[in-house]
Amino acid sequence: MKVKNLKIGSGKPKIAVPITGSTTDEILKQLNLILKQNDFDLIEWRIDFWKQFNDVNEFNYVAQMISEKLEAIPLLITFRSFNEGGQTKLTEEQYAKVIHNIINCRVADLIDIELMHPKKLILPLIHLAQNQNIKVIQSYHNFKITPEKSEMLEKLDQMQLNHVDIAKIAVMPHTSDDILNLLEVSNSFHHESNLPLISMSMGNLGKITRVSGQLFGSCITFGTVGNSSAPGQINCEILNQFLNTLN
Ligand SMILES: O=C1C[C@@](O)(C(=O)O)C[C@@H](O)[C@@H]1O
Repeated sequence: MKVKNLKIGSGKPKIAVPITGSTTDEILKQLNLILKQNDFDLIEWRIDFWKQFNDVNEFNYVAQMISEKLEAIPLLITFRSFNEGGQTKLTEEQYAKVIHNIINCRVADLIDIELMHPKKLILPLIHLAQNQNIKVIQSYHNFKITPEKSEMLEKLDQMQLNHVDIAKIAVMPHTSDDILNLLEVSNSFHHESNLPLISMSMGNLGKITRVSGQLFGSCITFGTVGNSSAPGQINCEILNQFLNTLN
């Protein structure tokens, strides 16, 4: 799959760096810092960290500014719900409205739409995004445990049935078996499905899954410049060295 000039889904996993600023000023400072680096491929703007995500005018203004600075670098915009590890609690309708605003601002190349919301709310949003040439990443997060393999595969199968562009699963391991389970699910989904996959075990224990995507079928890995957006993320320069070594 190509997003702008970036080929996702083959070769080395691509590195996404999250922006986690809570004010516009922090966001722009973080962006400038990230742009001084060479070791990443795309930016994820986590708008649930930002106090003004609900202000449509400010959102359009900041999104436009970010997009102008990024030029050829793809932009993923994500609102992560509180129940899936995000910063802010919203009702289903509010979540749908935020996703709508992201699609309407027309600067996102990719958007994250969570699997956990009612189908009748998210299916039209998936279609709307895709009609506007925005690639849809459908995601499932579990910050407490690593579910059974069958349950993880079922989540990925649901994403496939929703005809999204990329499936994504992030779970919390407590044992090395949890990590093997996540890797086994990734590996088998990668071999059996054409849908590109992003997968990771979070936390310190899960770090190995953030560097092994090329082997087990995860096409994007999240690395940091400064603040992280989830436990276990590795600094993007170090991450890139790992990926190059394993390539
Ligand atoms: O979903 C993901 C993956 C992630 O949770 C991680 O574990 O790296 C970090 C989030 O910013 C991103 O939206």
